[in-house]
Amino acid sequence: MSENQETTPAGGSLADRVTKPDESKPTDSSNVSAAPKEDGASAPAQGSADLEEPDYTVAVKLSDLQADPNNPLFSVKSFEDLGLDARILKGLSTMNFRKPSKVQERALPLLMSNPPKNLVGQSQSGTGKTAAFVLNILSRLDLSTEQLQMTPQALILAPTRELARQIVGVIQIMGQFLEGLVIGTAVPADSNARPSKMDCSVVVGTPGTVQDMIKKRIMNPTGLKVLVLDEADNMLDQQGLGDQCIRAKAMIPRTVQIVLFSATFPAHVYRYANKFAPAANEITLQHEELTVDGIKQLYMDCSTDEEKYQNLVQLYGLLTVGSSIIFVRTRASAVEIEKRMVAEGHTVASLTGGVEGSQRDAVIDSFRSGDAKVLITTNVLARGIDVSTVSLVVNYDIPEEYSSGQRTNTPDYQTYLHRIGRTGRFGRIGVAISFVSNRNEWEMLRKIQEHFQCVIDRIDTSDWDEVEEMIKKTIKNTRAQADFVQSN
Ligand SMILES: Nc1ncnc2c1ncn2[C@@H]1O[C@H](COP(=O)(O)OP(=O)(O)OP(=O)(O)O)[C@@H](O)[C@H]1O
Repeated sequence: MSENQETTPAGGSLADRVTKPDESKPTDSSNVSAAPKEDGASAPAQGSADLEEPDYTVAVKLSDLQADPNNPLFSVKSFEDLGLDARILKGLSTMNFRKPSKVQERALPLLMSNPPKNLVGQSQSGTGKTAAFVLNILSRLDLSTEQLQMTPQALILAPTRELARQIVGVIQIMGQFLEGLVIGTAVPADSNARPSKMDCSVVVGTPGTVQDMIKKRIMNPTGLKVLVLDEADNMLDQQGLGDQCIRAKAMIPRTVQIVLFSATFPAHVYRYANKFAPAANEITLQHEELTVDGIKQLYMDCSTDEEKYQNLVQLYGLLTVGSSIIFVRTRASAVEIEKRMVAEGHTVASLTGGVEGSQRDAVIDSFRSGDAKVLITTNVLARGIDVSTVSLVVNYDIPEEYSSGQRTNTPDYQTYLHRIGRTGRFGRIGVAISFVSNRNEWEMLRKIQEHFQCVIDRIDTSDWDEVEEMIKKTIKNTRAQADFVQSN
């Protein structure tokens, strides 16, 4: 089983209800580990103005980016032009979403037209795909009676519990002025917890749990109108997850609108995606458009595994300038690095698929809130996670393809892109550093550069003060963004 598959038994759930327009918090928070705070899984978010720089600089910068036709954040239209309900527009305005991004501007008319058509949508990491599918769902919900409010009309499937919970957070905020909106989270429960019934209008969950809930009649699928697969290439490509998605789809009405979104659609999955979502409208990216300009990609030579660790410790001061995610290959090494760093007096946390759900929830929540600033993890968090303060991503191990459980020395290009995409979100600047400690890793890094036609610069570690200054400058220098965007 790969790291980003479900590892705990299916069955947990929680439903949050948006009852009154002025209630921004869920009324049933029994299973919600923290009140919404910031970023995706959370509340009255600052949208993209929640950057570290002063507000006015950010607003100018974002509007500059949104006015550049070559930028993925560009749009000519406003949210009002897209024909959204006034209550939804009000939700967007509390999130400080001023203009749609390119994918939102293009996808929403296709998604919202009637009769509903399927969509396969691709756009770079951090460009607002979540809002695109959530706005379509909110626009299609009929909340006119109590019964409609309590029967699922839309189902969103995501590969991990963290991403599912994050999407719930986005719907809560975006839909906060829709009276009667109830959102259910269908993620694996802790072993001693009992699942509650999915009496809600939107269900967000992981495929295995949702399938299980339908089978056990905890969730009624007969009223579903929209099915979304977020990180669709990953969902359809993976053994296990793919089968679960197919089975879940077989259990719901054939008439549903099927919506697939991801930043990546490798050719073989793309062909399959078209079968899963027949006759779909398509929004795709050219190969050379995949990388995000605001993410500065670097690498560090390390002569041994031990030197990787020492370099990470050296970087610690920088890791805590903003928040950072360190990606490692296995659960065991995540835990080991965490233990070692903590023993040496550093404050770090780890999150892997190997621990129970509630513990995972507590870790990701403290990372979102900024209580934990350095998170060591596996591919389980490579996709979708949106924490705007992440300014540094470290590939402690280069992501690698597996075949029959064996390493192949072939880079996992998609995962590389998704991992580095945890930073540099919606116009922000970020830095991604890959550690290279042997010939295989060096070769994989070379292939990654070739594949994405990008330059990954070497960091000279002979002078750590200089390393620090250079990285800090990249992260903090507000001019860097404009320069970098222009030079690319
Ligand atoms: N129109 C907008 N204006 C301002 N901020 C926005 C807008 N749309 C989305 N955002 C913000 O941009 C960030 C990234 O959005 P989102 O998580 O949906 O990206 P994504 O395209 O799904 O990325 P990934 O491929 O990594 O999953 C979020 O913090 C979101 O709140």
